[in-house]
Amino acid sequence: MNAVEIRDLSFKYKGSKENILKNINLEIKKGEITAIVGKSGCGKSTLCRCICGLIPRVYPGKLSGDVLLFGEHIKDMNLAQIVPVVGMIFQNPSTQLFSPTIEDELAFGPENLCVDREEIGKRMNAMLEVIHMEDYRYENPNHLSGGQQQLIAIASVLMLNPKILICDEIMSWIDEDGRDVVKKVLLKLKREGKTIIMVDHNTENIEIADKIIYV
Ligand SMILES: Nc1ncnc2c1ncn2[C@@H]1O[C@H](COP(=O)(O)OP(=O)(O)OP(=O)(O)O)[C@@H](O)[C@H]1O
Repeated sequence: MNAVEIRDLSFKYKGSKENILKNINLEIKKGEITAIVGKSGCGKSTLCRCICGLIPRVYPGKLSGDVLLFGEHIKDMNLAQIVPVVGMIFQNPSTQLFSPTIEDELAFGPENLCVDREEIGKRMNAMLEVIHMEDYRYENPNHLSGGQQQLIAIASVLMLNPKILICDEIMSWIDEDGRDVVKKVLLKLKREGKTIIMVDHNTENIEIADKIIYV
């Protein structure tokens, strides 16, 4: 089954002259790691924003074509329906972390969706185990390395339990050791059934991908 299907997708940001995306068609299989590769400025982040619904909800513009998540048109889904399906992690982890402790950071998303405390506790224990950071629960995210911060950013998105994880150049701010840890975590998540989309141009990072899509 396709986790994502894009049909004839075009997009122009409000105020810009040209289409950034032009008639894109692609399919992303459930349970696979798919790398999206293309030259700088070709619209990879824009494509990710369409897949997670930030376009056109947060970034207005002229959108045509279709994005389907597990067969359902994203334009027919509201935010509460999108969040459990797709989550996105960005390049710079420090822009995504704002709580005084890792525990607060991980609880923030599900608390806002009114997930009950017991369930939040269960997810948090599982997440900290996945990223091997059980001992950091009460640490301040600002005191962590770039790699550790990115793991916390991944975990905080996964606390919402999305089926699809979009990683937009998430290795850019991490050193080599950190990248190896993040790659292992992504492979582990794939084994657990997640569909992972990674935008990256480093060949060493995309070696974990099952498929590479050039845009
Ligand atoms: N919010 C926005 N409003 C207007 N134009 C934008 C906006 N965001 C991006 N763009 C433009 O859209 C084009 C594609 O940008 P995008 O970030 O999607 O490309 P990218 O392939 O991810 O680039 P990179 O590899 O450098 O991160 C660029 O010309 C960029 O300036």
